[in-house]
Amino acid sequence: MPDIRAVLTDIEGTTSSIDFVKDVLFPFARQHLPAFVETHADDPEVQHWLHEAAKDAGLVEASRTEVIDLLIRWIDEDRKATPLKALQGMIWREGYESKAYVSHMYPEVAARLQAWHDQGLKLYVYSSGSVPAQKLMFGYSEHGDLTPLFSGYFDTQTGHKREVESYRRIAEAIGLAPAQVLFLSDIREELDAARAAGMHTTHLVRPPLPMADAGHPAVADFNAIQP
Ligand SMILES: CSCCC(=O)C(=O)COP(=O)(O)O
Ligand SMILES: [Mg+2]
Repeated sequence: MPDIRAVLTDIEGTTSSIDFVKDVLFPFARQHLPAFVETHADDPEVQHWLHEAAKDAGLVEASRTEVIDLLIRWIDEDRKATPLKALQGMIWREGYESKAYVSHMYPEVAARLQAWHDQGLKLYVYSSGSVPAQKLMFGYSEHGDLTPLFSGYFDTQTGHKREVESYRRIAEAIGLAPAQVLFLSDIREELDAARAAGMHTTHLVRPPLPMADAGHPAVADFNAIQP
């Protein structure tokens, strides 16, 4: 029997629906990004991420309008670029705080996270969304504030989700051997990378997607997982 001490979970397609991200969060960020950048132009953190976005795109001395256009294009392309994710998180905060939306969680997720927490497992998140965006997602969920259940959060500042080294870094950061961690995701390449690092893996195939064999144990929901 594997000695699992921690569950590391993806968000989009795993705890929460892709539709919520694509139909609610992304359009909100797209709509509010131009005004957000203009009104926060003096904020050093915003300036830093605008600069990083321009640098990633190879834009030299780009105007603010050019960087805004770039970021909107990245939203439309669902680019997992760290500067975009950081800025999206700041914009989404305004949506959560103004009650424009609450985050979607699949119906069994909150109860299973609570049960795993209560049985002594440590819970962690690893998402392409920024750590502040992850905390908002679990803090303003349909099932209330789930952040007390989590021991830590990781985003692309730790490394990209399809890279083996990212999972080694996460195991080291949480002080466990990779074999003591169960990683949950809907994306095969992420599961492959986690397994190559030595983690256990479970593939979430949320209905109505047909159950597919991606080479990892596959389940339709968290009720079928027994860490
Ligand atoms: C918590 S942020 C909202 C989702 C998001 O921006 C994203 O890129 C989700 O990526 P994931 O790695 O959770 O599939
Ligand atoms: Mg996902």
